[in-house]
Amino acid sequence: MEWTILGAGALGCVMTGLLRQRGESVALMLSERHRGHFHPSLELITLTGAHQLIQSRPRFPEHARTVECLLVFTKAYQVVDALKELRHLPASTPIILLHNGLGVAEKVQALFPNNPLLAGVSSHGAIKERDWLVRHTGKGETWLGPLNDAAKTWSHLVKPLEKALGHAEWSDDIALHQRRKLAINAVINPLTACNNITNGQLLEPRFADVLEQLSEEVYQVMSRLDGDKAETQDAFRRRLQQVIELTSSNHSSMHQDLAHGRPTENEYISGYILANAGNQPVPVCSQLYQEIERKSGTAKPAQRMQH
Ligand SMILES: NC(=O)C1=CN([C@@H]2O[C@H](COP(=O)(O)OP(=O)(O)OC[C@H]3O[C@@H](n4cnc5c(N)ncnc54)[C@H](OP(=O)(O)O)[C@@H]3O)[C@@H](O)[C@H]2O)C=CC1
Ligand SMILES: CC(C)(CO)C(=O)C(=O)O
Repeated sequence: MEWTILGAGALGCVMTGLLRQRGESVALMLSERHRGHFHPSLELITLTGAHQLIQSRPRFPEHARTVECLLVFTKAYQVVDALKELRHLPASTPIILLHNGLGVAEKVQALFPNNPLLAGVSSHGAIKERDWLVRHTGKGETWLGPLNDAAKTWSHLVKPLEKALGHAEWSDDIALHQRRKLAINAVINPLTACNNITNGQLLEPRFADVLEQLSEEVYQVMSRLDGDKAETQDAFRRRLQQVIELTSSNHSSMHQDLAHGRPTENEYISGYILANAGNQPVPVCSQLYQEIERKSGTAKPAQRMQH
């Protein structure tokens, strides 16, 4: 089987490299700006600093009917537009969404009602140094699971992924993994982006109060969505602390997007908390959401949620 990666950015190219290193066949579905250009091999800088040339097959939307398995690595706000271009995708082709944030899968399900729809949650780290040069910055876990009934028979996909990525596991409740990741992102990303700090600086005493207030708001909203599967607040605090420590020298993805004048995933992270807060007050989350929107100026995501 050939994997097709939609989203030849930081994570998509690193995943291409890791899959190719294990002999998997990989095609890269490219955006329009790459059409008509020479496509060099991509260069992967591995965790040990080695440079490796990775061959993959360039593809464009007119090749959609040949796609056997689609891994989607665009930003959350790009997923729907990117998939709309693939209208000839066979109904049997599984679509695996790997973006951060929530609120996109429902739209994809409406666009492709018959395709197996899966989600993936990955804690690998990747940076794009420039087009076709990417750095693998951290090895993490990857979880895959079904978002609709048609996807439930695709658990065999984790085997080759596990070989290539070091860890990959199937979860029948992938939505829970997605919500747990979102809860972490909803605390770290807006705070680091608004304050122009690394993840580790969040542990400085000057951020203790705001970190605690935001964690409380995010925990209350997300634990209500998790119902009887909700973790305790202490478990959430420990998990948050662990991610901050493990990624202490990193700039969060939202910090990087803002710093480079790119659109952010604010709508799908803090926006998701606001959209699901119901009657619960979320003043800190709301202020941070507004501040990120203000700082990113007109560079707004194309699709907006209701809240
Ligand atoms: N980077 C990381 O370490 C991690 C990222 N994530 C999540 O993974 C997702 C991807 O992140 P990241 O790789 O950093 O993002 P990037 O912005 O580096 O990559 C996104 C890629 O999607 C491509 N793209 C956008 N629209 C289209 C389209 N219509 N057709 C084809 N390609 C398109 C862009 O192409 P082009 O620029 O060529 O036009 C870009 O290369 C995000 O949701 C992020 O939050 C999760 C864990 C870790
Ligand atoms: C875990 C964290 C916060 C690491 O920086 C991340 O996922 C992100 O930056 O989006």
